[in-house]
Amino acid sequence: MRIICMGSGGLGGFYGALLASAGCEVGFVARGTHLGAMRAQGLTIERDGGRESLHLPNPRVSEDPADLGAADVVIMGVKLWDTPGAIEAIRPVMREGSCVLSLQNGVTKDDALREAFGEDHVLGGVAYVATAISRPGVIAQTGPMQRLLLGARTAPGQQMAARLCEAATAAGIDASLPPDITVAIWQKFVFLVGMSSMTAASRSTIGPIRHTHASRAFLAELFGETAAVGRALGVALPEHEAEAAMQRADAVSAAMTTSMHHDLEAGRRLELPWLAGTVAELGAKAGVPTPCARAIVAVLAPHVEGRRAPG
Ligand SMILES: NC(=O)C1=CN([C@@H]2O[C@H](COP(=O)(O)OP(=O)(O)OC[C@H]3O[C@@H](n4cnc5c(N)ncnc54)[C@H](OP(=O)(O)O)[C@@H]3O)[C@@H](O)[C@H]2O)C=CC1
Ligand SMILES: CC(C)(CO)C(=O)C(=O)O
Repeated sequence: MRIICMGSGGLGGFYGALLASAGCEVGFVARGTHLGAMRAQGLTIERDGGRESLHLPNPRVSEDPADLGAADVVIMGVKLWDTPGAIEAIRPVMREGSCVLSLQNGVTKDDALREAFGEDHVLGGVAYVATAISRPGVIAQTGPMQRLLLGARTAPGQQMAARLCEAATAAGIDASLPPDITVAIWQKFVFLVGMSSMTAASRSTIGPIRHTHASRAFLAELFGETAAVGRALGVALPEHEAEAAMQRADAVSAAMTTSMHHDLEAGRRLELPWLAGTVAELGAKAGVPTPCARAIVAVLAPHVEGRRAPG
């Protein structure tokens, strides 16, 4: 299977490396120092605190997807603000049967892909994994989780999702095809909006948040608001989705945090507009009150573009 990772950071580089190690023909699109390091030293995935690693000595890597030939599947692995540029960049590698799979976070991530390539060419996907570029050419995974949910809204897409699921399983990824990928995308959204909002706004890992009465109650309200917005938009979320999200938050390690919290601490740009920001926006359209999501948007607004010069 020919796969191109559009963006080879925490997400694209990780899944791409695993798929390449299992025999898929993977091309990696990267830029800057990460691209230079991948060319010079290859791509390394470090797991279990560096005790285990996977090394691709000569990955096929380029700044331009067109150099990497045609793809069966393009994995969209750039941050959400980079999607418009990435769409234009991958046009030359898309063929009649090609599909693009966004494993980015959020529930609006596939809209621009459908507009650009058409419904038959868009797979739905959810990634439960915690990875980041730890230094150029090296991606570190925190914890063992590497779950991938795949699907599509049309028959050709569903066939490609099944092929990719098979390849991912062969690569040791915990991959599956849920009955409704839209519901699966929203289920992660419900969980992630609460988790990312609270860990970033309180600059804390989940442990103290879930054990402090007021912050736990706010987290529960965020789960509830997000699920209510999804239901108002016609997504068939289970009745107790908010409670299920809290159970998941109770089950993770107390030291767990989210990529948005990491981005905030590092002074990087935030994906807030695609997370709590989207809940507030969609809630306003659907007539669902979202006071907690709106509060998070206001609290984090000064940081959304990353660290600015003083003043
Ligand atoms: N990492 C994770 O554990 C998870 C991430 N996600 C989601 O996946 C998405 C990607 O996140 P993540 O992988 O962590 O982000 P990273 O910043 O680690 O990786 C994105 C990479 O893509 C590069 N990039 C962006 N645009 C281009 C371009 N036009 N050409 C070449 N390279 C490009 C970036 O370069 P540069 O740094 O120069 O911008 C960066 O190296 C986000 O939406 C995130 O929410 C979802 C689940 C888990
Ligand atoms: C919560 C987590 C780690 C799950 O994959 C995530 O997606 C994120 O922090 O962005």
